[in-house]
Amino acid sequence: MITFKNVTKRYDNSTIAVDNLSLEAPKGKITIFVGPSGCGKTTSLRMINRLITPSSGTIMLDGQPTEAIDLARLRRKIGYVIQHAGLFPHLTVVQNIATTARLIGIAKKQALGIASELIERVGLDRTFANRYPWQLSGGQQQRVGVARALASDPEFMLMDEPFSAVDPVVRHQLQEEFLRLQRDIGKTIIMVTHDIDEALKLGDQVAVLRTGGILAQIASPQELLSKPADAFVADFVGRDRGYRYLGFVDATSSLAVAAEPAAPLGTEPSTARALTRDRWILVTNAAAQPMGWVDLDQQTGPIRESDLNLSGTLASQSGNLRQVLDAALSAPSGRGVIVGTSGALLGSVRLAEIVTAIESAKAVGMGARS
Ligand SMILES: Nc1ncnc2c1ncn2[C@@H]1O[C@H](COP(=O)(O)OP(=O)(O)OP(=O)(O)O)[C@@H](O)[C@H]1O
Repeated sequence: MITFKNVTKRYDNSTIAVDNLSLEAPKGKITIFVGPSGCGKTTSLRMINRLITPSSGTIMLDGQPTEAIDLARLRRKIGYVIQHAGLFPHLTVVQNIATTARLIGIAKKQALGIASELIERVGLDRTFANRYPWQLSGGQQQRVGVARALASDPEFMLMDEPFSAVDPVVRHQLQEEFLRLQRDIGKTIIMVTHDIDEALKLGDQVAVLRTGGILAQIASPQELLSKPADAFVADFVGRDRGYRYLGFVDATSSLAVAAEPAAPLGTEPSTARALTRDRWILVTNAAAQPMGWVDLDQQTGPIRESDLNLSGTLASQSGNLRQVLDAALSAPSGRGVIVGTSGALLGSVRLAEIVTAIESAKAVGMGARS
């Protein structure tokens, strides 16, 4: 656990960057610092590994004040990932990653072995091992940065805007991979971002800071969305917070999935019409995975791929209400298609049922007037 106790940082020019900050980042969880530019996020992070010295207050690692820990030992306990990765340009990928393992005294050969394994762990191909940083894309460099921080197997990880230097698609991939990795490694992580969507997606808890380094609220993503502490947090969390809250409500427990008729490509319209009373029929491939919808009112010949309406999104069996709602809203039939882990069709849920589930989720989760 990382604990901030009444931590203040006043720079020489008398700027108060962090003002009396007290919070706990629990063991094995991801805590996010988020807030507008200049609100003291980076300063707070860098005080943990003593790159910046607090003016007053105490930061503790598992109850031990950081100022009482030998600096080299402190830095070995804490992995550090920064924007643009900060890789050593003259070292190859595998050598870059191995540096932190070497720092904790692991022999060169073993360190390179650890580094090779980590390359794959962060979603890169082993063939990248002998490339130099300049031969990698921004997203690949960030992965190497994460692998380098992990190579010393630190108990704690500090991450300063680790995914912000890449385009939105790569960013999404990196976030997903990072969540998968964290499920395996369970590190105690504090991450800084200015992006509230990233904070809500990745954080077990999110600390919203306001200008002047004042903690406005620290809470789970669900709570920030449903019970913002004040107008600043409500505004920062964003306009569509009611809709986004649904992303945190498990759909499987509240919705009954009904059987959805499906036809393979090549089906004659008359055969398809016998399968359903609706105008729209779902088309699946040989692995029973949904491909798209066909309008039987328009269909004249056997169903071909070019006849498919591809507008519908799919919700997974373990998905949330936001995904199911989106699946129903985007499908021309108005039925949200649910698939299993292999992507095969499980059935569908009607919009009206989803709305009922939303109503009960709202009554329970938001506790609006309770
Ligand atoms: N070395 C310094 N000397 C004086 N003031 C500083 C110094 N470093 C940061 N500041 C000021 O402290 C405040 C907090 O800065 P910090 O970098 O922690 O904010 P941040 O929330 O990480 O911002 P951003 O999202 O823009 O990176 C800002 O007003 C900044 O100008």
